Amino acid sequence: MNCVIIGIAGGTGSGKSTFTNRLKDAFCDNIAVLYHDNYYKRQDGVPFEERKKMNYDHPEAFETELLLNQLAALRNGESVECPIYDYSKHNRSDKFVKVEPKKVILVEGILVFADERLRDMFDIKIFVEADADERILRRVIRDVKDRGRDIEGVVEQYLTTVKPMHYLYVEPTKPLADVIINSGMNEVAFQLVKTNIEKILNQG
Ligand SMILES: Nc1ncnc2c1ncn2[C@@H]1O[C@H](COP(=O)(O)OP(=O)(O)O)[C@@H](O)[C@H]1O
Ligand SMILES: O=c1ccn([C@@H]2O[C@H](COP(=O)(O)O)[C@@H](O)[C@H]2O)c(=O)[nH]1
Repeated sequence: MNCVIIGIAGGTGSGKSTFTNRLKDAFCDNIAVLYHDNYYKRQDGVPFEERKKMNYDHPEAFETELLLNQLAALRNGESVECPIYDYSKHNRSDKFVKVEPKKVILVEGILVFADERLRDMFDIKIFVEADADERILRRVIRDVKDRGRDIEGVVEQYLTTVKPMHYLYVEPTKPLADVIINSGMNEVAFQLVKTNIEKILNQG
């Protein structure tokens, strides 16, 4: 299948999911969306207290091979069963979501440009940018409200793994992007990307 794969990267709290989900809402079932976070490795044998302390911001935390295989299958016109991650359990859930092949596929995640094999699959690479203080403030609120965390835990995790990994693995991928956009709620950037996707979808 002739399709266009768009990678959307950026630090935690930058607004990647906000931007991606706005596009998903705009195009509904006409595009496919995959989230790298759903491909965090299964950790069934690791006790919860241990899982809480693990480094989720290193490329090795992900089963990227599965994402690569599923992207290749979608490109071949086959549907795939994507895993669904449960942040409150720090583990993959037992649920799956069926994703059908589409002409435009979005792939979102902090480290989607860090893996060369994945990066090479993207026709368009977008990096969502936001200042570190804004990102951590947003993350504190989101993780407490939506991901079952407490403030002390979010701060501890940010200082021990999230921040150092961001500067080691996420930030260095910014220059690899085709487009750097200023926040997930940037209306001009949203309209530019939306118009481009409309053009791709309308091509015969
Ligand atoms: N420009 C913005 N201004 C204020 N809040 C924002 C903005 N962008 C995103 N948020 C909020 O910040 C939190 C993190 O955004 P999210 O899109 O989940 O970031 P990411 O996927 O990059 O981690 C969410 O609760 C979201 O609603
Ligand atoms: O079990 C987990 C898995 C991931 N995380 C954190 O999630 C973010 C990535 O998601 P964003 O939506 O881009 O913020 C990453 O920084 C991990 O630290 C987690 O805390 N627990």
